[in-house]
Amino acid sequence: MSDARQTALAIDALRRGWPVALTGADGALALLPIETADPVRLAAFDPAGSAAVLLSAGRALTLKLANQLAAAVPDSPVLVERAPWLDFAAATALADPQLDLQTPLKGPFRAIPLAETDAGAAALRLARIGGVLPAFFVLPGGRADLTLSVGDIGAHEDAERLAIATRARLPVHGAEDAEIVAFRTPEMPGEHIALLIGAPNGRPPLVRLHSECLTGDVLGSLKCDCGPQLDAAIAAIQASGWGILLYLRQEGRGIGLINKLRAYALQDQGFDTVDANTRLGFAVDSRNFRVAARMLMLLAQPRVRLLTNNPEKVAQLAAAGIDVVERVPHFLPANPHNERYLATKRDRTGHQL
Ligand SMILES: Nc1nc2c(ncn2[C@@H]2O[C@H](COP(=O)(O)OP(=O)(O)OP(=O)(O)O)[C@@H](O)[C@H]2O)c(=O)[nH]1
Ligand SMILES: [Zn+2]
Repeated sequence: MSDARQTALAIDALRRGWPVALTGADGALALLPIETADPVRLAAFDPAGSAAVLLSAGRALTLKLANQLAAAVPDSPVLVERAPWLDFAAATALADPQLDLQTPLKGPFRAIPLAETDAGAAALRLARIGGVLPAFFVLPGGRADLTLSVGDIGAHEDAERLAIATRARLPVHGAEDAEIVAFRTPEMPGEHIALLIGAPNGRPPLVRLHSECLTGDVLGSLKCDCGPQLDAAIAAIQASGWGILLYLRQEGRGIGLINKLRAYALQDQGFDTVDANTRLGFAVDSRNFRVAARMLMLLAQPRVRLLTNNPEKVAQLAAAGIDVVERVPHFLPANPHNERYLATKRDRTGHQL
């Protein structure tokens, strides 16, 4: 039986720098998150000084530890052997790529085989959900005050547990005849929103899946195209007669605000949006659009016209049982600050611009 509550407790622990133990199909690991821990906690967690460091393959590639890796999938787990010089400060430098260009790394470091791959992969996933850097001190065996299983994390992210919580009329700029519908699961803190615009007219609705972008949606950031895309989506849906804007709480393509801002700091150093995610140790895109499919099903709209340049959204909705009868391009003009970002989306993440 998986217990989604354990994952909420584990996320809380990670953010406070407390250890957790994670059990997977091939063994258990005790984990201390490097970003939020400190040397005193490390000494308590690992009195013998034997804990290895768990990183993602993407981060290990950046650190030139890739030679020992079988799989170079960016978000797969890699273990770095404990060496006398791998103290808390050195581990922080392994965890956080923002200092790579300023601080020469100590070393040498060596990647070693990880027996508990299931728990290791789940640990990286847990870090992403919790919004912390995907890097841990690890001990085999899984002893800690708080324990959870890999299945608990799946239950925490289960889109099928999403339900409508409430709905109300909400006139918005550009669409006065609109209704807001709020969704939530018992587990995930972010509430997803649907904005229903206009009245059903027998045709499949024009639907936009908008992933949360605090910097673009609220602050008017020019680094991306999210703000203008949001406004233009509402205008396009209004003009089409009827449709639905899904506002999905997938900040930073699913890595959260803080990690997205770390990716921005790496972009300030010259890396593009794809390489910045990889250097941080995350997949290029961690979003899962099953949640959007579930929302459309709850709204009784299994056939849609989809406003997007991203073929992955079409594919994932289709895989989740939504009939995407048409893809409608959603391209906004570039500005000098987001030109490179848009070019990277076109050239490296398959956006059809
Ligand atoms: N990690 C990361 N996330 C970003 C970055 N810039 C924007 N985002 C996030 O990316 C999401 C928007 O995704 P986009 O790739 O711009 O567009 P899309 O939704 O995939 O595709 P379209 O439907 O064609 O617009 C939002 O969650 C933003 O917060 C970045 O540099 N790094
Ligand atoms: Zn944005």
